[in-house]
Amino acid sequence: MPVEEFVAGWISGALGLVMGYPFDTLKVRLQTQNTYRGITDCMAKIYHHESILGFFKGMSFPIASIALVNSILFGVYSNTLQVLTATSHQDQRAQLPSYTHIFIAGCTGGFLQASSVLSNVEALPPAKSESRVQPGSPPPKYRGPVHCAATIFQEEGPRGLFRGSGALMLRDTPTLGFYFVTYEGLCHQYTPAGQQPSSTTVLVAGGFAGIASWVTATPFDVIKARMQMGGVNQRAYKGMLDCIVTSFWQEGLGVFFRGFTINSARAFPVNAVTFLCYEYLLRVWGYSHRPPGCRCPSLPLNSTLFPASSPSFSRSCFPVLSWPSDYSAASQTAAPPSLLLASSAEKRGKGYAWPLDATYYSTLQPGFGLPSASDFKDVPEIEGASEDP
Ligand SMILES: C[N+](C)(C)CCCC[C@H](N)C(=O)O
Repeated sequence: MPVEEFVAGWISGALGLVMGYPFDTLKVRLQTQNTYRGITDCMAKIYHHESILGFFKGMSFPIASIALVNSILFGVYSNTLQVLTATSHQDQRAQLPSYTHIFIAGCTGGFLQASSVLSNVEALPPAKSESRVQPGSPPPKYRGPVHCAATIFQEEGPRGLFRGSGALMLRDTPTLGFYFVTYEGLCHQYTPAGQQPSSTTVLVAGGFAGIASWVTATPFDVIKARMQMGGVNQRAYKGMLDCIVTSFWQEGLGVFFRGFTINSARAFPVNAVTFLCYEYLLRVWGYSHRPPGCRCPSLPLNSTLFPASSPSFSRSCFPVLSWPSDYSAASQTAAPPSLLLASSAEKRGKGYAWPLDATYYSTLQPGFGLPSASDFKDVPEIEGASEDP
């Protein structure tokens, strides 16, 4: 199972969190307290009473836990998709998997991330929403997320920590399906066949993916926040249905869209940054085998021509092709580049790991003939070549 996606998900999640934390603080307060007149009023009050730090209250714990939760999401998503489509991450670029597969993989990731207790604890709003707005009000009950989780655990046992988890699952499962469908769809739409999406495309697609998933998630987000708070104005709900019905009767339909604007405003930068970082890391780690600008088709990695037992190749070592320095997108269609097998350390530096496949050769080099394992016996192994999953 490839672990790169888990690690990339971890780091990109942490970065996204820092981006989005002030928005989160505002959102939770708006959703669970009735003392604010709107976003600007809430911002002004937080700033006035707690300074800029008020927006980042309690961030140390989520930075670790969100990162972990995001790592589950991306790792599970990507591995599920590989299982469903039997193609690797980079080949999915050449051949977009079906939207049904993307949706199922996204839902699986969403479901598993939501089932981790961490994601519930991380999302516990009491820690974030303790308000010191009223002068002379009693000191906050919780000193931070860890203290908040520990107190809830002591008072109510483990069940307390899972309060709102049903709503959390309903919130995250389908909406993370939409998340990846939007992302992959937009990337595919704006990327020429066979190329990697540009940074701008990734940023925009990631931003809109975030918005798409938050727009659909907001009603359940409100319910989850309220259930985790144990009710607004000290009124605890008997269950999810009770929470929905009571909130609706007391405050109208609009209550389910509280935090909608702020969710969307937050979702764009957070997810743009998350996806950019994720894609970037996977590329830096040599996860993408295609040379920049290459439009060549590719086959699933395991369609390698070389049996794993071949003397020079293991499944984790692909032959290296060196690409002419003037190799550009234009020249690819006109005249196929001569693909030289790197056979020296000097070429090795410029080479790219590239899984040779039959389609590739027959499309670009008619009559070239398929190389046999013996053609590669002098090819050195390259360091940092990516691993065949
Ligand atoms: C499914 N739902 C919309 C709730 C969450 C989407 C998570 C994406 C990202 N970690 C973020 O915090 O925006």
